[in-house]
Order: sequence, then structure tokens, then C-alpha cells
Amino acid sequence: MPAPQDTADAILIQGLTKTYAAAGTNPAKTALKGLDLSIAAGSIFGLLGPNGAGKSTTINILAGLVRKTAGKVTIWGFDQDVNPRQSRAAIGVMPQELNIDPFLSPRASLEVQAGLYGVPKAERWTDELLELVGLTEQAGSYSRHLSGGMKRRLLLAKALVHRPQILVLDEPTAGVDIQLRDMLWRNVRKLNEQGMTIILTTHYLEEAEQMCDRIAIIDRGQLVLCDDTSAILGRADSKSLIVDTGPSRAIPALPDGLRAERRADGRLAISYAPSRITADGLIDLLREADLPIRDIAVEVPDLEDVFVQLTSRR
Ligand SMILES: Nc1ncnc2c1ncn2[C@@H]1O[C@H](COP(=O)(O)OP(=O)(O)OP(=O)(O)O)[C@@H](O)[C@H]1O
Repeated sequence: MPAPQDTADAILIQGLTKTYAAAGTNPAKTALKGLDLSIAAGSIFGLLGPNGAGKSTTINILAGLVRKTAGKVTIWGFDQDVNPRQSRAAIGVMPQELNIDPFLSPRASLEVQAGLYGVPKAERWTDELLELVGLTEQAGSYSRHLSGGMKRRLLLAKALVHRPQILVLDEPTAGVDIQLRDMLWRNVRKLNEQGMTIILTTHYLEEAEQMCDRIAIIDRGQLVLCDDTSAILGRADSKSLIVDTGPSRAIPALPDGLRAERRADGRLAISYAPSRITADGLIDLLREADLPIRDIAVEVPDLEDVFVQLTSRR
């Protein structure tokens, strides 16, 4: 594998545009409208967005499955238009669909895939891959006899046959059970620790929050936000103070900018903007209102709150 021309960015997307041609009664659809995105080598990067945002289109363009209309895509330093073979070799994609040949065994599937990528026999790591994804026992069975979860594991192994520098996972945990999800994330972390750049799309924002060091949110074909996960979470200027007021059910009168509501469990939730009032100041207000404070907790916004704030259609 040739060395990258620029190791800082595993992927650089500039002005990426995709218009799907009209077909039948469906009009032409512009799915990406000049998307700019850079993904640092070595990161676990989350590509998020509501349905129809353009995530799959972006991934399919990276994978070489969809042709872009305009813009520039550089993968591991290789311009996709100038060096299509090298740019494709640098990336492995685990797709959403279980596209597996039912008549091939997992071992044969991996061998065929390695052949497609031109991996010489001596450089293949079929047994290791089968071990990595926990399919050693099933290595020789027909793939059509594998469970849905095992098929997904095989897809992960297939994405890795040519030892790509970048692994793309498209909704890898949609509808999978907890064991499979844990296996997947353990493997992803291990591969990342070995230096592989990971890009994933997911609808589970909690998962993105836990797994990704950096996140891009796209909506309607455009970038809404791209930042470190911690910075994104820190952006939302809103927290909640949760107060156990014992039997007291009073809702105190509070100044503008503060909202109080009773939760189903009886606790009082007061939302506030930390930039405008400190927890200290807030507790003083509660004391002035003679409100009993038996216990207290602070809730910080999660990625879901930020996501909804940024992508809600008005
Ligand atoms: N092959 C296609 N032909 C025409 N339009 C398409 C095609 N594929 C996607 N689109 C349209 O492009 C837009 C972006 O779709 P895309 O699948 O990239 O979004 P997404 O962010 O992956 O959504 P989801 O989360 O629902 O998978 C949508 O409006 C979709 O209907």
C-alpha cells in the first residue's frame, strides 16, 4: 500500500455535490449540496443526520459505489478521480444491507473478496479475520445458514480483507443484539488503537456520544456542524437542576429565563442557562422561595438534545 500524500486527513471532502437524475415520475434530487468535510487520520468519526440528510450518499461516494456530480474527494491522500484504485484500496466499507453470497462459506467469501482486491495469497489473513469476528467455527458452513448477527460479522471481516487504513461502518448496530454490538465496538476500538481511522453512521446518538471523538452533523445535504464530541456537548447552554423537594409540590415563581416543572417522580426540574446563572445563584433563589431541598442533582444535555436543537425543522 503506497504511503499517503498527507497523513493529517484520512478523508478530505470538498464541495461535494450529488444530484440523482429524475427517474419515471420521480424528479431529480440533489442529495448533497457542496459538502465540505475533513476527517483526521486515527479518529473515530461519527457522521450523523436525520433521515434523508445524505449520509448514505456520502458513504457510497467514498466507497466508489455512487458517482459524485461535482466536488473533490481525497482518500488517504489520493484524489478519487486521479487515483481511483489507490483511493478505493485505502477504504473498507461495512454496508447496511446483508449482501452475502448464500452459497459461499465465510472462508470462501473472504477469499473471493481478497481476490477482488488483488491481495496476494501470502498476504491474506483469512483465519485471523474469522477469529477476530468470532466465525472460526462457522468458517466452512454455507453463509445462508448463518444467523443475521453472524452475517453482519462476516460483513465486517469482508470490509477488512485488504487491510484498509479507513473503515466505514454504515448503521452497523441497527437491529442487532447487545452481544453483537459489544463485539463490534470491542473490535472497532481495537482496530482504532492499531491506527485505523473509523467512520460510522448511526441513529443511536448515545452510541455516537460514547464511541466518537469527533462528530459531523449533516442535514439536507449540507454540513450543519463538525467538532469534537466534547465541544459539541459543551455548546448547548442549558442544564437542569433536579431538586427533591420532599412532599412539597409547590412550583416557585422564578425569574425570566428559568423554567420549572414537576417530573412524574415528583422531583422539580429547573432548566437554566449556565452562562446566565450559576447553580449557586439558583439554589439561593430556591431558598428565598422557601422550597425544601432534600437532594439535588444536575443534568447536562446529551448529544440527542444538541442534535434535535440543530436539525429540528422549523
Ligand atoms: N438512488 C437514488 N435515487 C434518487 N434519490 C435518492 C437515491 N438515493 C438517495 N436518494 C435521495 O437522496 C436524499 C439523501 O438520501 P441518503 O440515503 O443519502 O440519506 P441518509 O442520510 O442516508 O438517510 P437515512 O438516514 O434515511 O438512511 C434523500 O432525499 C433520498 O431520497
